[in-house]
Amino acid sequence: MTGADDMVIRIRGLENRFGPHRVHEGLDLDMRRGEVLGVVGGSGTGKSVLLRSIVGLRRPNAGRIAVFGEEMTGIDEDRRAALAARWGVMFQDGALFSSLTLRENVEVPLRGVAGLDPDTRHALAELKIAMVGLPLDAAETYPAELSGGMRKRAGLARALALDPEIVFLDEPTAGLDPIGAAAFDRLMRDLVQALGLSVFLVTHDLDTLYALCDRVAVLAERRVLATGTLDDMLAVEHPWVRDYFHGPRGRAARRSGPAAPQGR
Ligand SMILES: Nc1ncnc2c1ncn2[C@@H]1O[C@H](COP(=O)(O)OP(=O)(O)OP(=O)(O)O)[C@@H](O)[C@H]1O
Repeated sequence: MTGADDMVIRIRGLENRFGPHRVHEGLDLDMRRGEVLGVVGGSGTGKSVLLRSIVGLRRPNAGRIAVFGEEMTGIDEDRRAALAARWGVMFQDGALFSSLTLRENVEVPLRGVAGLDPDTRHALAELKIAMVGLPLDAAETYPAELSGGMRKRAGLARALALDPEIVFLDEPTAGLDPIGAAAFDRLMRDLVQALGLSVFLVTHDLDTLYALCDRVAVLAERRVLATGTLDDMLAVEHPWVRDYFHGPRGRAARRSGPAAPQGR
């Protein structure tokens, strides 16, 4: 049975506004420990704003967000930093520092860990770089020298630097060719299985959803309109959900994608 302790993220009544523009209103969402939750929705429905609200990069206008059972609203900075060390974020463009090498980028989160000497930091960064399938000689290159796919992997290596329990991925396969995107999906699947990660995955990519997700949350009409397995989504009577999952791309992804890895 799923109890409150199994929830790594719990959101109630979330509201986000930009001036008169209401992006979220009365948004509720739960994410369970160990699951890969795909967050989908039309452009501008507030997927990135939701992610940024959870990781504390945006203060919501109202509502409650608890991560690992701790209320994020009004939390003091030390406590927030301690919680933030238990998650990693991979932003859409990798968000790497252009003046740092790949290894130095991965070392950034490790610099906050007390008692880690430079040699250990260096070795840990190399380990994460290897874990995401990048060659070690890429470690000393700068982001501009890497391909888009390699930059994505570098962003993932940095997100994994602190051995997080939750990884937030914002459009991880956007801009990759289909072969690169499929390779990224396989890498994520292996890492999820090997490391027991919980993954909050914002994506438009149906192939990625079918390759990775245990559950999907659909954002529409300023809230989470539906949650469930990919099979559940096929029965949702909402125009956007129907078009998305029953459209030609949805049908193709369903045919070619592996069965969702349920019940981890
Ligand atoms: N800093 C900001 N100032 C004003 N409006 C913002 C800001 N950030 C986001 N918005 C607005 O909030 C809405 C949701 O944006 P968000 O980037 O979360 O959408 P999204 O669902 O991730 O879209 P996409 O799929 O296109 O990436 C958009 O209308 C956007 O213009």
